[in-house]
Amino acid sequence: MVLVDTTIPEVKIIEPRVFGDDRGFFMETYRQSWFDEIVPDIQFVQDNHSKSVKGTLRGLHYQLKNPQGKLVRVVQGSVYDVAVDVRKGSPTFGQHVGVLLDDKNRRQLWVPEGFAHGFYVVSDSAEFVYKCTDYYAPEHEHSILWNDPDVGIDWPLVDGQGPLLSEKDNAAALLKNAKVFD
Ligand SMILES: Cc1cn([C@H]2C[C@H](O)[C@@H](COP(=O)(O)OP(=O)(O)O[C@H]3O[C@H](C)C(=O)[C@H](O)[C@H]3O)O2)c(=O)[nH]c1=O
Repeated sequence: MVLVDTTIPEVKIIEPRVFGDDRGFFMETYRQSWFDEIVPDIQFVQDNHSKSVKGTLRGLHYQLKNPQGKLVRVVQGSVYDVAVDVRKGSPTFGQHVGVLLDDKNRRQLWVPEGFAHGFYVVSDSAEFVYKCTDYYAPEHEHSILWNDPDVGIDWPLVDGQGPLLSEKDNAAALLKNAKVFD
């Protein structure tokens, strides 16, 4: 695999080695040793898998307690994936990384603890799988509004329509009002 830097030092794109042949393809999707150079001694404890229809936007979520680092990828379809720095003391606070993850580039994104995460589905549907460094703790979950002008994410909205959001995401906070990491 090849580790690719982004505009935020802690957020990394992982370009996999994909071995294609006349049967199809093979790729390694995770090695503990990959993270030795990113976050030594990291431990993933939960895997997630979601499927979403075109135009769905899930996010921008983070857990203030039990913060989750996430290694995310798309197994079917195409999404615009975003990580927002919500660490108050960070020089890149409020900045974001956005990257297209799909079943062609087979890229992964490493979203560290301290970041809000979300994605928007640009294909007819998308299946999204990811590893987390801590367990789901809804009582500690917070959300930032997907179109917060202070964050300024240029989501590739399809057909110029607004995204399909959960009630929770529709009611998310603006970053300036949100509880963030000290
Ligand atoms: C996240 C999660 C959810 N659930 C249950 C709770 C709800 O009954 C149902 C849907 O949950 P929610 O609407 O929060 O799912 P997403 O909107 O995909 O949430 C995720 O969205 C963005 C992309 C993230 O990065 C987070 O991993 C996560 O917040 O699954 C669980 O049982 N375990 C879990 O880890």
